[in-house]
Amino acid sequence: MSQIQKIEARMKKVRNRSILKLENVYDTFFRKAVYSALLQNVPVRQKCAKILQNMPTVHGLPLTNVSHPSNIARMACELGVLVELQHNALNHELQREQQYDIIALTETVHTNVPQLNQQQKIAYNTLIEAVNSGSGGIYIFDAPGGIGKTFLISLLLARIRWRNDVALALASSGIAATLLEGGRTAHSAL
Ligand SMILES: Nc1ncnc2c1ncn2[C@@H]1O[C@H](COP(=O)(O)OP(=O)(O)OP(=O)(O)O)[C@@H](O)[C@H]1O
Repeated sequence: MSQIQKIEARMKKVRNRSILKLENVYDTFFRKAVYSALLQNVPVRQKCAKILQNMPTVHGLPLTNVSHPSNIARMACELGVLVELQHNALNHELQREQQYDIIALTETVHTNVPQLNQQQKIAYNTLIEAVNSGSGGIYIFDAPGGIGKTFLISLLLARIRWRNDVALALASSGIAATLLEGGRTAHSAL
């Protein structure tokens, strides 16, 4: 289970606990608090506590009538901390994917693009066009062993990463993942 999956599982557990489950109004409230904290770059815990202080009633009902406020604050903090963890984990992932040596990538692209054979060139141009235009899509390279798929994929990764964009290299086995720069198994990354 990846770090994000673990955090999501814990968040689900917290959200399923009675107060949050029964009181949808709190769920909405917590989500708002969490998002506004993240947007304003304020610690989520602090934001939840502040909003709770300034919000003694929810839909006209004093918090104490519905459930104990300290309990709600505790749940808000717990949820807030988990969202923060998730946020940090995503930031960490993003940083990890943007730490490649741009100069080395540029050299790889300049050296290897002219070496592409005709079919590799067609595949390369098609993929880069799809990335640049944002049209996306699913593309499958199917060719016999030793024909140059890994060579082409490595070049595509370098071409996307050299401008600090994110290209994830995921494989179904650890051995296959080691063939690509920054390669990981899909089950560990996602
Ligand atoms: N256009 C090219 N110019 C120079 N060398 C190339 C080119 N294409 C492939 N190669 C080289 O050919 C060899 C085989 O290529 P590669 O490993 O990419 O094939 P593959 O299709 O991924 O093979 P497999 O399916 O067995 O993994 C590698 O040494 C690679 O560097």
